[in-house]
Amino acid sequence: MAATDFDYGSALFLDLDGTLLEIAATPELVVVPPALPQLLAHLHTLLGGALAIVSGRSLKTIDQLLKPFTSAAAGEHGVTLRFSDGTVEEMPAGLAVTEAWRDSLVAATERWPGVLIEPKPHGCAIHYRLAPDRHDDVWRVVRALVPDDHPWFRLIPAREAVEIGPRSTSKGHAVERFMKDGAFKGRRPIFVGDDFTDEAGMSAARRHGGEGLRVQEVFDGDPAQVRAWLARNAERLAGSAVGTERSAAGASA
Ligand SMILES: O=P(O)(O)OC[C@H]1O[C@H](O[C@H]2O[C@H](CO)[C@@H](O)[C@H](O)[C@H]2O)[C@H](O)[C@@H](O)[C@@H]1O
Repeated sequence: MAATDFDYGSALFLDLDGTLLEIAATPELVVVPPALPQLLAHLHTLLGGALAIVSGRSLKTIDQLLKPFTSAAAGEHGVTLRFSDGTVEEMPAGLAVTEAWRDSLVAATERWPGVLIEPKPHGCAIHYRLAPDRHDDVWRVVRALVPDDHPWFRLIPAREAVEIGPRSTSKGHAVERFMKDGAFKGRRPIFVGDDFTDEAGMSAARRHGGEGLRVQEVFDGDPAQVRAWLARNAERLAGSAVGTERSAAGASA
């Protein structure tokens, strides 16, 4: 399946890790290609602000990674939303993994070298990329804390990790909310993602007449191909804008 081009009527929802950025051994070791923030800023302008980063990372971390670029964004799989006018909203406000849970996760995993706990403002990720043999142990520990029928929290399978986050939010909810935002309203959404948690965002994009592009299927699992597709489309859209300006100038001369 090849990625289709997008146009001025599109809205882009872009996942970060594994989609715009290559997967690294740990969350801190991720490398942001130097040209990426500028490319995103360019696209953001061409699409009239209809570009959102939709990530499992916190809003603060998204901004740190992509600085100086900022845009509409969803952090922690839809828990925190920043709209195109800069307004920030938390859904549901105040619901966060407790210190007691985090302490018990640290206590349960501290003798497992390579297992990393990544605390977030509302949730928590437990990574076992560096300790793949601990997959079952980690899942046993988190299942004991958050059973399937937990009323407020859920387990989110991630790439060589599992996350605990509020049950009532998802990337799908985030896309639904953004599609009501002035910059996105009436546009055709395209969600690009690589992971389980992105599927809800892709389904929401399809409900709004758009599409979901899986990095594995459409871009050979390669974030460099996603970035190249974005750059190609940015160049084409900017070229067509210049062409339109030229023909308008020609017509009025
Ligand atoms: O929704 P995303 O933007 O894709 O974020 C999902 C999680 O990504 C990060 O973890 C993943 O990427 C790390 C860096 O490449 C990798 O080391 C780890 O194994 C992956 O699971 C991030 O650390 C999480 O907070 C995000 O929720």
